[in-house]
Amino acid sequence: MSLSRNSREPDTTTEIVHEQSYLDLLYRKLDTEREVTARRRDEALRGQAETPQAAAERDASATMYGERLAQLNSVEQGLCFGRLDTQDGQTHYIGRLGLFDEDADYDPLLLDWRAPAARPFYLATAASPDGVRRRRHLRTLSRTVVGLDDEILDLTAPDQGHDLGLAGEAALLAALERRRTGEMSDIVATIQAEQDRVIRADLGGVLVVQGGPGTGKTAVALHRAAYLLYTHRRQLSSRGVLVVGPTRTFLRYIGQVLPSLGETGVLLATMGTLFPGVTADGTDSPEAAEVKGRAVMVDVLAAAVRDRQVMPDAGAPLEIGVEGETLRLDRDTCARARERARRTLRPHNLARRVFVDQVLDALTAQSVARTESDVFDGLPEIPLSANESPDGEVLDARDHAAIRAELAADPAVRAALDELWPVLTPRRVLADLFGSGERLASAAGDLLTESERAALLRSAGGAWTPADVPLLDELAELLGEDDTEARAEQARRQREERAYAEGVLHILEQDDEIIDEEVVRVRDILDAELLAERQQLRGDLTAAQRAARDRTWTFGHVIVDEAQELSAMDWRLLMRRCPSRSMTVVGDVAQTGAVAGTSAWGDVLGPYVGDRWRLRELTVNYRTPAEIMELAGRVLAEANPELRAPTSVRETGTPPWRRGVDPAELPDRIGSIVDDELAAADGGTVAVLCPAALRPALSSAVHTTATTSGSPDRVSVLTVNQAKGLEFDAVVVVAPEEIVAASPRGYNDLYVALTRATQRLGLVHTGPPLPALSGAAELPGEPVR
Ligand SMILES: Nc1ncnc2c1ncn2[C@@H]1O[C@H](COP(=O)(O)OP(=O)(O)OP(=O)(O)O)[C@@H](O)[C@H]1O
Repeated sequence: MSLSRNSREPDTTTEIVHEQSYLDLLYRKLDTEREVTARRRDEALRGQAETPQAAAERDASATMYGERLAQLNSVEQGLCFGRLDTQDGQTHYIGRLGLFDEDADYDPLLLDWRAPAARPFYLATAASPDGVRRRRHLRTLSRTVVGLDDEILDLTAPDQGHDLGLAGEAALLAALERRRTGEMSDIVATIQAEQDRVIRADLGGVLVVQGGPGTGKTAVALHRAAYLLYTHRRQLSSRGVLVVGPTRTFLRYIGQVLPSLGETGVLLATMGTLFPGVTADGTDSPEAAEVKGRAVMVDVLAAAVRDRQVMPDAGAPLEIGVEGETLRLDRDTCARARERARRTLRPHNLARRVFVDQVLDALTAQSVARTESDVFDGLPEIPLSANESPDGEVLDARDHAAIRAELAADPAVRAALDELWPVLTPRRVLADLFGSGERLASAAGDLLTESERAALLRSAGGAWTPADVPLLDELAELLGEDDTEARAEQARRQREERAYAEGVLHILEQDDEIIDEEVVRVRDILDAELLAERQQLRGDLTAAQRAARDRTWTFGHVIVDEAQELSAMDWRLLMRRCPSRSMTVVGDVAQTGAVAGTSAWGDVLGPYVGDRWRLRELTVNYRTPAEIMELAGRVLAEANPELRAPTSVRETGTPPWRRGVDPAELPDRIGSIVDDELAAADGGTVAVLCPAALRPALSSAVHTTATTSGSPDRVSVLTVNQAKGLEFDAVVVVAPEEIVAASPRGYNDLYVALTRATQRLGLVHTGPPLPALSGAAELPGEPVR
């Protein structure tokens, strides 16, 4: 059953007047809190500190007040959105954060939506009212109450409940019918019971949230992050929370949700950004992406690293010229050194020290023997004295050490060591491996076929791709990080910060001189060292920001959206970032587009947590109207007959349309199609979703039209992959038959495309229409080819 508007407005304006006066009180309270917090932060910033510990405490206070102020500022819009009246006569207001009355024993004036006492607002139903008599949604515009929606939770009241068990229908419907802006909004006022249970699930372990398109998985994932940070702040704020999304466009789309909920301790990232210093903006062929994502790449990379630990050929020792002498390293000596180094089980760059030691020992022995024989060379036989043995050494331990040190510093010896056991970076190993058919053949052995290896070959200097990132991460583990460079970089940054601080003090002092001779000089209370330190503290405000720069950072909780797209190698990287395995995995196996992606959660999680993961399902589609979901359901049946599409919460009365267009005419025709949709969407957003090959031509045609009609910001032309997780008021899917043909998961891709629409869907086919889409209404006068 779908939702129809069922708002029951209170009959008098008295209620609104009453609520307005309460809202005024809340905003007065908010304003006061802001002033007090800003004052305390400023006092903390000005505070003198005699000891480093006092300085650290002062800085921590300043940071805390700063964060609280940001939070107080973020809740300006929609501060209070709900009210609960309980059967025992109490009233609670629910809002974006908690406000308390200091003068009345800290009675709550406003309950934070995440507080346990606020929970019945989301869970109570007429059948199970949980002590609630009435749930009220307040509609506000800035600081003004503009409307109310009441629900009396009483089974005898008319129009209560229906088979979807929705809470706050009228407010929900109003939220769902709002035109899309290109930025996701929070759903804090209208979270539904099945969503609430996911948001408030326990922190520990892996929680999988499986749900069809539009069931609010992304919204729920973000609200869960906010809930966890509120409930487990101490545990999570130092390690931070990581949210992984499919594309940068998607991250921009969701970017405002957490700040609007007052949370900043979350790092939003795509898989492609999780190796600091690498920009993965290249694109792989589907085959290359699939091969790179396979778990077997772990063995291929380990072999590629081993291949870099080279030995001289048997019978052809490496000759090293040192000060006119030739030292020789034969295969056996090198093999023994390699064996010793490998047996340490240390990563390549760290095991190198053992290899180098062994080789230097061997070279030193050779050099010593040579020197000793040289000492006597050409000298007449000198008889031994009574206490000398004929095998006695001429050079003592100190001489040996000196020879060894000279050898270690000798450029020829170093070059030989670099050849045999080079210091390696992940980028160098991967670039060399994918740049050479020979290296690939050696490392992959029987693990990959010839054509799979060929798919991995890339031209020198080519861009990194998102599928390379987990491989680089794996290599970083196999190689071990030599942190000499990082330490030098840190020292350099400290020097820079000190220089900057000196500059700041200089400017402030000039101000002091201009303003007042009598005031305390800034240098009297702050020296450059301290200011530099504070700069650093403030520069690295949140755990999320520090985590973004540090590959080895481990997070307190990891949330993965569109998780069905992740490959086995992606999962390895994420598990490394989350050793506690406190994770929320959000996705839909029916929407898997990547060939390396998943069709069963147990398959990807099993290697890490066995069967110790919990599954929650979301079943109601809040985005896509029933008319469109009916068509999408047929496409899903082609892709995965065993899966069921979620139930739409609403109908629009507008069925999807279809029309055939000659491929040659497509760029000319798409303009007027988009024009029609822009008009029908009435200020909303329009997306043209098409196969990658058509995108450039369609983009330029659509851009011209949209610019002419003055709405370029409302129109996008995207591939299905780029549209993952996004939504638009009107969607036009071009060449659906090509989308289906382009990939083994083509019907899944088409399912994703159809379910991006919140209001209208059109299909433009350039060949015979797919039978699954024949339910769409053929536009009059437009023959379908
Ligand atoms: N309880 C709710 N109240 C209001 N709006 C909601 C609610 N739940 C979901 N929505 C809205 O429904 C739309 C779909 O939500 P979301 O993008 O989170 O779904 P999804 O399951 O991640 O979809 P997909 O898998 O297709 O990307 C969004 O506009 C979201 O704001």
